[in-house]
Amino acid sequence: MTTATRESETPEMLDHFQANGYSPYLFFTSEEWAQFRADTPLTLTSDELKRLRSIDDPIDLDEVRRIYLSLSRLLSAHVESSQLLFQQRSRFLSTAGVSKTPFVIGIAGSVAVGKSTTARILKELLARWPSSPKVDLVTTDGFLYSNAHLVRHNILNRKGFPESYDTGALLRFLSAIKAGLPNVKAPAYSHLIYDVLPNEHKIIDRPDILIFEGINVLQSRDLPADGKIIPIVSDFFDFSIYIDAEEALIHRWYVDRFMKLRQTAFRDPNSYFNRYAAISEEEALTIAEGLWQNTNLKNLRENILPTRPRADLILRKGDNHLVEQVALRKL
Ligand SMILES: Nc1ncnc2c1ncn2[C@@H]1O[C@H](COP(=O)(O)OP(=O)(O)O)[C@@H](O)[C@H]1O
Ligand SMILES: CC(C)(COP(=O)(O)O)[C@@H](O)C(=O)NCCC(=O)O
Repeated sequence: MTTATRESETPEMLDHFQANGYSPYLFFTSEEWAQFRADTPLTLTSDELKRLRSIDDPIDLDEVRRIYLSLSRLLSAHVESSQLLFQQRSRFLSTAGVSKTPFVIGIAGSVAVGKSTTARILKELLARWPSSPKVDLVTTDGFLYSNAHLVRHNILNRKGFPESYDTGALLRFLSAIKAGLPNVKAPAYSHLIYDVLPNEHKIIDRPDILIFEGINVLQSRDLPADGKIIPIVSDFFDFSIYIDAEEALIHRWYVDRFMKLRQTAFRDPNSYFNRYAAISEEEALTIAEGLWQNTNLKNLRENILPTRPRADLILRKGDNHLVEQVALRKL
């Protein structure tokens, strides 16, 4: 039987809460967390995992077993409870014909922290639970304004900051999903061309679970002067996850990935970053450092990390992208 780690043993995660002298989270080491998988079988193969992980993420099947099986078991318990609640409410309200709405999971965290890998692995694992055969994944980059718009407003260097997203479109999308509408369109983004794809979209047709991933998914907005209450993205979430790591590690992962992409994606003549494939290593490092310091780190400090205390679950990664600590909000 595992017990939650004592708060005094987890100083780095507690900095937000110590001021109040209490924490709304239970903390677990990865070993403690791993035991919650119980008898959940590992059905993912190493070939499937290779397909799911991002270029810079060394995740292996041991990590899936240690961290993601327990997580998928916990999430599927939440999904089943919400389906049961839906049935009970339908009986209570005599609304038998109303179809259930998707269970929405938000995944937040810095650029380069590994959100995409986590989201894709969870999608695969959750789809193997009988209660949720249909799982869809949408990333918030599709809701970025086009580069043309960002240039026109002189904010191309603010890509990823709150003002670079069409928040209205994002909220309309989630409202439609949560209203249980069929065939909702999610806009698309290409990291290759570094821009939205205006003529492409993904159709989301009443999945059991929608995973919604992006740096901004736990953000709120300033209240408008007229005092009108506007919904925020996380109002539509049934569960939220924040992927966390020390700033210095994410910095290294960002720069290492940039240097790796130079050998791969940037070589494609269609890549927005194609010019960085040809420059010297030293020059490329300077560019990567600049993008990190002036855009992504700034955004992490100002807009992303402050949302961490809103998450239901925090996965804290250490060196090599391995999760070292898990914090789960007390119900
Ligand atoms: N310039 C790029 N060219 C091609 N792929 C990229 C580029 N930048 C990021 N990616 C890929 O896009 C995905 C999302 O990256 P990012 O938004 O930094 O989030 P995270 O690393 O948390 O998943 C990752 O799979 C990453 O490898
Ligand atoms: C597109 C991103 C903002 C990530 O967006 P997300 O999918 O989290 O909504 C990020 O990958 C990005 O392009 N940042 C701008 C600076 C840079 O080129 O790294």
